[in-house]
Amino acid sequence: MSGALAMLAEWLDLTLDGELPSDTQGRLPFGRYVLHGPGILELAPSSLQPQARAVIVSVGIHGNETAPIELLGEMLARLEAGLLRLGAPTLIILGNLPSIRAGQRFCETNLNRLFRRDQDEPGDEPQRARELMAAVDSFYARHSQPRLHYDLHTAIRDSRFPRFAVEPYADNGIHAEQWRWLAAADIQAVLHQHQHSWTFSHYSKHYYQAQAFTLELGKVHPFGENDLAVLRPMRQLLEALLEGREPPGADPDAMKFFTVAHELMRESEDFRLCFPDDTPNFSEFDVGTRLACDAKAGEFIVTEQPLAVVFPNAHVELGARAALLVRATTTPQN
Ligand SMILES: O=C(O)CCC(=O)N[C@@H](CCC(=O)O)C(=O)O
Ligand SMILES: [Zn+2]
Repeated sequence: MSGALAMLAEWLDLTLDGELPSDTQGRLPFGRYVLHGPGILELAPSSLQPQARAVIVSVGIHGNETAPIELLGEMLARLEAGLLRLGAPTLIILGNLPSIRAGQRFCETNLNRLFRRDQDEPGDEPQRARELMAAVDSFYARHSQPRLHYDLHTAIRDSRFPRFAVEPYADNGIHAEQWRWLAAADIQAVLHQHQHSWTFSHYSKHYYQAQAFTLELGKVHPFGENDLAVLRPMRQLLEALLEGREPPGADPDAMKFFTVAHELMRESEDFRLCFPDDTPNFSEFDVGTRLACDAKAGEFIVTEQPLAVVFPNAHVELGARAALLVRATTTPQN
């Protein structure tokens, strides 16, 4: 048993070093683990709690977003030490392994735009998206508990709200309990998507009606330079889910809610954003402000009401999203 336990502690390091652990399954203090493939780890509780959800936690979908990987490392160590009592079926996913090793957002193309059932593109990232979709399909097929997926990221820019949730667009709504849990986890804002986005969290929400979010947990930093103390309330939420108990709640009014009004796309090589590169997320621009110039699409100018900018990035691939333009709403959208 001790060999197996030591293996789980090393799973993150071995996986990031490109090695496959010798044991693909073993015992934990309160259950078992099964490795379904590189970076795909299932935790199975010996005693399933009545409140348990079928929980998916994914990290490293973008390789330079290290804080969620370190947060996961803390939780796995606590699980293995017996400080956490596993009580819910849990799938842990380390997303883009080559790009984590390279310390880059992605290697060839953005993995987080490829989670679409009919996606059959060539290349490593499209192939990884297919593997991860199959892992989600299999996990949700084997567990009947209410489905939940948190895909953990960090953002390139500073932000007026350093920790925020992106709620993928889908027909199914979000349960009110999610807003209470996210508020208690110190999420400061929620951004409701207005159309399908083919991200990983969208996959679980759209195809499985899961309660699913992309969670932005601060700014991108190299390994070892993250402040995990500010993520303690988020860790408490994740640990409650792993234990299969009801997470702490807080008043959702503590969070600001936004809805996407427009997606700014890069349509040509000759594309630029008309504001400084280091503009923080959720910065607001008045009516009449020119936000972008594209040789094909022309200028984008704010009309009717002010717009705030989220995830601005002029250097995305052609045809990709260069920014979300958003407006505050008073309440959650569904
Ligand atoms: O800071 C940035 O510009 C990007 C941070 C990031 O990776 N965000 C996710 C959001 C996913 C979503 O829209 O739900 C992404 O761009 O994939
Ligand atoms: Zn990301």
